[in-house]
Amino acid sequence: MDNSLIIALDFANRSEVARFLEPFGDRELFLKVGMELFYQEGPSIVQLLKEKGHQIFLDLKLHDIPNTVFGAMKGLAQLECDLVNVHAAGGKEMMQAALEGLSAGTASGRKRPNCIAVTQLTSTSQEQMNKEQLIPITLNESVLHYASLAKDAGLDGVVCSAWESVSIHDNTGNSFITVCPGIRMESDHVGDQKRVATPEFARNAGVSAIVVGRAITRSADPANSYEQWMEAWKGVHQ
Ligand SMILES: O=C(O)c1cc(=O)[nH]c(=O)n1[C@@H]1O[C@H](COP(=O)(O)O)[C@@H](O)[C@H]1O
Repeated sequence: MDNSLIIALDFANRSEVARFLEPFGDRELFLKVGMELFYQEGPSIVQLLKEKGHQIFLDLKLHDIPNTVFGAMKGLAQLECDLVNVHAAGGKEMMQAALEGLSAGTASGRKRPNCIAVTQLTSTSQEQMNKEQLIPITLNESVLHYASLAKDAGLDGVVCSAWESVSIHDNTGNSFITVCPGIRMESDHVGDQKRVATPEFARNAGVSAIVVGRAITRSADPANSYEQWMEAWKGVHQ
C-alpha cells in the first residue's frame, strides 16, 4: 500500500479499460474499480485484472445496515482484492460488520483485504457539510472524528483529502492508512473535487497512497502521463 499511485478506472465497460491499459503492456499497476465499471461488468472485471497481475482497490463505498454490509463484504472477500471501502457515516457497528464479513469470506490462510472508510468525500466543502449535512463543526474535525471512529472499529485506514492526512496520522498513528483522491497538478481542472492537492503536497503530508483518475485516464498519452505522475508523486525519476 505504501506510496502507491492508484489509477481510478472510471470507465463504462471492459473494452474501454482494455483500450486504456494497452499502452502499459505487461506493467503491473494498482487499479481502482469503482461503481461505474463494477455495476456494468460485475466481479469478472476484477478477476480479469487480477489475472494480469494488477493490485485492486474495489471502491464500492458500502453504506447500509450492519447485517447487509456483513453479507456483501463476505461475498466481496472472495474476489481477493487488496483494498475495499465503506462510508464511515454508516457508523462503528457497520464498520465492524464489514470487517467481520471480510474475515468470514476470506479463505483460510489468506490475508483479508484491507478495509478503509470514506470520511468526508473530497467533493465535499466545509460549507456544503455545514449546510447540507447539518454537521456544525469544521470539515477537518469531522474527518478526524470519522477517522477515530474507523480506527476504533478496527479498520485499516481512511479515504480523506491530502489536507487532513497529517492530523489523522498524528491522532491515529502512522500505520493507519490514508488514501487520498482529489489529487491534481497545478494546471489540471479541478472539476467536481473541492479539497484538492498536488502529488508533491500529498508526498510531503505523508499520505499513504494517492488515487488519480481523469488526469491519467483522459490523457492523450496515458502511459507517459502515468510516468510523469509517478515522478511527481515519488519525487524521483523512475
Ligand atoms: O473512495 C474514493 O476512491 C473516492 C473518495 C473521495 O472522497 N473522493 C474521490 O474522488 N474518490 C474517488 O477517487 C477518484 C477520483 O477521480 P479524479 O477526480 O478523476 O482523479 C474517483 O474514482 C472517485 O470515485
